[in-house]
Amino acid sequence: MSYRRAVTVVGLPLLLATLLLLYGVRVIVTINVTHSDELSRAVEEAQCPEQSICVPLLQCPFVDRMAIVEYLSRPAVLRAPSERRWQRAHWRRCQLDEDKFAGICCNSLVESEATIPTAESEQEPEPPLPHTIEDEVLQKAQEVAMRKLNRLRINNEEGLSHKSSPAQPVHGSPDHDALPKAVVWQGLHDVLTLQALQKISNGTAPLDIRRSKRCLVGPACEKTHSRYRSFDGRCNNIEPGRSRWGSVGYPMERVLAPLYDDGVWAPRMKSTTGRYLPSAREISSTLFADLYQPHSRHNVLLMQFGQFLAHDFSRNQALPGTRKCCTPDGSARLRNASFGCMPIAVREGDDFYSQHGVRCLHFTRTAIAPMDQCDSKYARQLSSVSHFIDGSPIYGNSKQEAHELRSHEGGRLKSIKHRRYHNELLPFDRTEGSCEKWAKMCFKTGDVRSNQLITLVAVHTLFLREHNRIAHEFERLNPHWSDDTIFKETRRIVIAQLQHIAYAEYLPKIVGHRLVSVYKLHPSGRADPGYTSHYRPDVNPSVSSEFTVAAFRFGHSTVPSKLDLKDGSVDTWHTFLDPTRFRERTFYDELFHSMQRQPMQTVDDQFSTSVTRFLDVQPGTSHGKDLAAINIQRGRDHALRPYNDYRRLTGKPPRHDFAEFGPKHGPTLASLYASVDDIDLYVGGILEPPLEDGVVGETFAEIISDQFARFQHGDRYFYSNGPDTNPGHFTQAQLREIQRTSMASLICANAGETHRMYVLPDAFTVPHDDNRPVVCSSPDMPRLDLSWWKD
Ligand code: HEM
Ligand SMILES: [Ca+2]
Repeated sequence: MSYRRAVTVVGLPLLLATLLLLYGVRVIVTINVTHSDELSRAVEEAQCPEQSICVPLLQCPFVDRMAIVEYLSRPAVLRAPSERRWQRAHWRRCQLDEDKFAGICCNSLVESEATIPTAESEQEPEPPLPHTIEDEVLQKAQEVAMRKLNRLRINNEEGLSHKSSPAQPVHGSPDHDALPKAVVWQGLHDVLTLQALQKISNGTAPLDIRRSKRCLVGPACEKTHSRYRSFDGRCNNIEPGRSRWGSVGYPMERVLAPLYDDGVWAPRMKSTTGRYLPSAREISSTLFADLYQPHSRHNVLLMQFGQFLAHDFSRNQALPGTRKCCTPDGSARLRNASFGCMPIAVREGDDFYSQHGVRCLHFTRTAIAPMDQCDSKYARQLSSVSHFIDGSPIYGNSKQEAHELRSHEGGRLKSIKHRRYHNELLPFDRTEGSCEKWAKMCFKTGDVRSNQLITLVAVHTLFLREHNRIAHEFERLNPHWSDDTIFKETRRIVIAQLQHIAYAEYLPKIVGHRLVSVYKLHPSGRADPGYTSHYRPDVNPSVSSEFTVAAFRFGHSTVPSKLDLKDGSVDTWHTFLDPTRFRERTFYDELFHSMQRQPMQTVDDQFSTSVTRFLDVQPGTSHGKDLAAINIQRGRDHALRPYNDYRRLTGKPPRHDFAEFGPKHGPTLASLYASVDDIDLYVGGILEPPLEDGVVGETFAEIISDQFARFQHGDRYFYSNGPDTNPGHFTQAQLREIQRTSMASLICANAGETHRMYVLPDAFTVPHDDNRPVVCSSPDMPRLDLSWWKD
């Protein structure tokens, strides 16, 4: 099928032509629906009407995906003729690839143009609305919200200053503060108002909190052609109304509309049968165990790079005022716990916590983004880091954070140098609570989570060293460059290397090669210069709740129970928040050596007790939290829809029966859930068998691929974008140089003792015949030739 032939492009502006070209290539995009009666009929409807293109449903934001998923959830025989008419009028299936896969005709060109907010809509205040009964209802709702908020504020012992009153809309954060508290309070105020509106009017009042303020579409960008990306992710997209996409504090996206119990923010707690869902801990303790299941190909470094990436694109901001949800001994829920608490219930006979008398595990709900979007109808969660893969764990999420991390000499980042160490270490962090009390070393980076795990500290150290190594060379190469120029140019290169490793080495191992080509995730263009031309201003790069709360947390199942260190193995949780061993002279090199050799764990029903029992162990206790249970609970906090809806969305047949989960999991799931349509996305996704050449199962793989496509196609500064889109593009020679970079070459360039350090050419894969250790001083090891940057 040739879509390109089917579409008349004559007379369309250049932008449309580019989009069509992109979409034209997308005919290879596929979704597997071989078992689905619904979508296999796609073959009959192979062609799309003019100005629409065939893409996976997941990648078409211009249709009502939720309505389609709901339509697909009803057996065809039960559909009324009116429903079928609706289907014919609103969406059309199409054939994507050979006769195997089906997609949807996506009418993006017409609809995206129609929905782009214009510059005028930003400047022109909305006309005042006539005073109606609705205004009074709204005022009442706001008062209810304010009272609730004040109670929380007292609990939190944090005042809302006059300036940051939540009744005033917050337009965003000044550049010196990555996520001001006022934004969090504003979001809370908005959602409480919406909930109160819903309650007071018994659901009859229109859910519209905009009446009290303008519908904000984001500030205009002053510097639209800056050579360097901002720290907080703003103005990556310069289209009016999209300047905040992917920036700090921008709400998480939804792949599918949430399933809040009240439609606004009440967590998803009920089964489709009306009963309560099983406790997240009960699911975790019944379904998940801790058995040694080494991955046959990939190593601990792959696991570790995954966590580093996760911290680059997402951080669920906790609600304020919710420090305590359970009694200090964990025996019960606190009677006066804040409404932001959503503690995890532990049953009496729990196989672990019962021996400690614990019946309640602390859990705080994620903060809500201010509802200054035009279409806010329900809560969307806040991320306090920039959503882009832009090295924010290295450089921080605001100009001010970066300022504090910089040494202001020779473009370098602050570091610790001592003859006792082979090479630099991260600067110390002396803030209380950053590490365990007994830790003798604790490091400061651009992300507050960097001391979580000792191997994570190693990856942070690697990127710090790489930055300072390049900066140092620039000082010699371009002595006329200022500290500022060296810093910015170096940051640009380090981010490019990070993106290159993420797309060229990491991602294909996670989702497999088929989805890499289906979702166009190749990091370099096939055209001569190597530039990519995937950038599309209508692609929103922001993380979706489904991705960050479920799919990308697959990594928690890959964490080994013990980490192999040079002098034996240690329980993983013993390395949490205590990186003291970095003061040993050879520790860094040896850690990279062992991370490459130790296999990570497979993605399945096995989770290390380091994360399911001993996460955040408090002094004086011998138990911690359960991360698998937290993931399930977090999914309900964000009101992710049940697993089957995401199967339908990705063109897979839903599970009709527990037995379809196999003899091991089917009966266990049936004993936990009242209906197969209740299964949490995290649970269903983690139990899927991994793709043949991937690490995760098919549903997580699609959600991850779609997100990484948006990280790339929605990032104007993506390192391989050429001069037509990227104001900070590299020359072709520079780009080639960056594309020679690999994780192995980075490790070598920054080892303590290069002549004694061995790496595996594919650093994310355990040694095998085609992946034999190479000494770093070998001439075969690629080195970044910075002479291409000589001014
Ligand atoms: C021992 C290793 C790890 C520990 C102790 C750990 C711990 C945590 C914790 C405590 C959270 C916050 C949970 C919540 O309150 O919702 C979290 C979130 C998350 N983790 Fe991990 N993690 C580890 C490894 C990984 C790996 C290997 C990956 C991916 C490959 C990963 C991906 C994520 C993601 C995507 C989030 C959500 C981030 C956010 O938005 O807050 N983690 N992890
Ligand atoms: Ca980021």
